[in-house]
Amino acid sequence: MGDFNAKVGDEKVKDIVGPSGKGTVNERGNCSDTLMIVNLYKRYGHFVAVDHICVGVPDQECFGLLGQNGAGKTTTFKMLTGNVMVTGGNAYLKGDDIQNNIKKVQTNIGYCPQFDALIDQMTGRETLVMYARLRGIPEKNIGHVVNSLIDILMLEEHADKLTGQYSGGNKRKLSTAIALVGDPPLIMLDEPSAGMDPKARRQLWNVLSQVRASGRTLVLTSHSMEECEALCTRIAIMVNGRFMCLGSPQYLKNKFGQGYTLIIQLGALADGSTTPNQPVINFIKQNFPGAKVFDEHQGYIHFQVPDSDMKLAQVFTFMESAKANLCIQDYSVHQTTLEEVFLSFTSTQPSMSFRCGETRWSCVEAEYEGNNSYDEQMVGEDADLIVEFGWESRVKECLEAHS
Ligand SMILES: Nc1ncnc2c1ncn2[C@@H]1O[C@H](COP(=O)(O)OP(=O)(O)OP(=O)(O)O)[C@@H](O)[C@H]1O
Repeated sequence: MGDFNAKVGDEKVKDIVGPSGKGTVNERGNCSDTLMIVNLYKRYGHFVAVDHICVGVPDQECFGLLGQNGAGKTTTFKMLTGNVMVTGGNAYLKGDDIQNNIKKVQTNIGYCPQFDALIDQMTGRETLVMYARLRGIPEKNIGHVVNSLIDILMLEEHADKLTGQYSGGNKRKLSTAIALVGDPPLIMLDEPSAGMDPKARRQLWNVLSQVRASGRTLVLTSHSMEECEALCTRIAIMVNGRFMCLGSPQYLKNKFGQGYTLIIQLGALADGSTTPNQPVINFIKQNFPGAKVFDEHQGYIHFQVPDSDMKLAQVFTFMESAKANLCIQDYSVHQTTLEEVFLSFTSTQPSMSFRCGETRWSCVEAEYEGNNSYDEQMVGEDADLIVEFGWESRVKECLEAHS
C-alpha cells in the first residue's frame, strides 16, 4: 500500500472525462478508502475489456457501476474477486492487493455473481449453512445467521426446497444472501435484482441500505436506473471499459443533464391517424434554441432542451399557445433523468467492432438528422478482418466508406 499512498496523496478529484472517452478518469480516493482501484486493466487477446479504471470507494458507500451490455462491469468484478487474471493495474481492499494477496482479499469480499452459482441438489438453507462454515462462522451462531438471512431476503417459504427448483428471482435472493454471509467489509453484487418482483426488489433495497448504513461498502451493477437512484451514493457510467463520468446521481444529473426534458403527446386527427410530427418538431426547434429530438415513439416526441434563460412560465406559455394549432394532446416538462444521462453516454459505445489489417475499427451508429453514419476509432495492431458481432453487411459498408 506504500507505493499507492505516494501516488494518490490526499487529492480528491471529482471527475470526469467527456463523452469522447479520451483521457483518464481522476476519481482518486483517500488511502482510508475500503476499496481502491488503480489503473485496473484487462485485455482478452487484443480486446480491451477494462481500460485503466481508477476509483476509491470508502466505507458506507454504495457504488454503482452502470453500462450497456459488454461495457466491462462483470470483468471488473471478476478481476476484483480473482476469477480472471488482471492484465495491468491493481486494486486494494483494506490494504491487501489483488495481484499479490488475492486469497486474503477474497476473505473480505461477499460476491453475488451475475449468474447464480448454486448447487441444484442442495436446499437454500443447506447452501447458506455451507457458506457460513466456509466463512468461519462459529457453529453455534450459524443457525441464527442463516435464519436471519432467510428472513430478510424473504426466502422462508423456499428455504427447505432444492435450489434446482427455485424460480429465477428466488435464486437471485439466495445468491444475494450468500454474498452477505459473514458480514464481509466489501459486498459486490452483479445485477442482484434481475428477475425479482417489485416487492422483493424493494425489500432487497431496504436490506442493502441497512447493510451500507452498518458500515459496509457495496459495489453493484444494475440496468435499473430506479435502483441506482434508490441505492447508490455514487455512480460511474462505463463505456468500452472506461469510466465516462463519476459522481452522485444528483451530481451527474446537474452536470450532464443540463436543461430539461419536454415530452409531447401528439393528438389524433379526425380519421384516427396521429398528427404529423414534423410541424411540432419545427415549432419546438424554432422556439427552444438547441432543442433536440431524443426519442420518438407511439405518438410521443421526447425533446432534450439545453439549459437556457427561458423560464418555466415561458415554456408553458409557448406550449399552451401552440397546443391547439399543432394538435398536441398533452405535454410535460421535467428535470433530465439519470436514464437520459446514461443514454447520452452509452450512445458512444460501439454497436460493432472489427479488425482490418493493422487497424481495429469500432463503429458507432449515430443518427445525424435521420441519416445513419459511422464514427470510427483506431485502437490496435490487429491482424485479419474479424467480424465480432456478426454484422457483416454493416462492416462491408463501413469498409467501403473508409477504403
Ligand atoms: N472470456 C472472455 N473472452 C473474450 N472476451 C470476453 C470474455 N469475457 C468477456 N469478454 C468481453 O469483454 C467485454 C466486457 O464484458 P463484460 O461481461 O465485462 O460486460 P458487462 O458490462 O458485464 O455486460 P453485461 O451488462 O451484459 O453483463 C465484452 O465485449 C465481452 O464480450
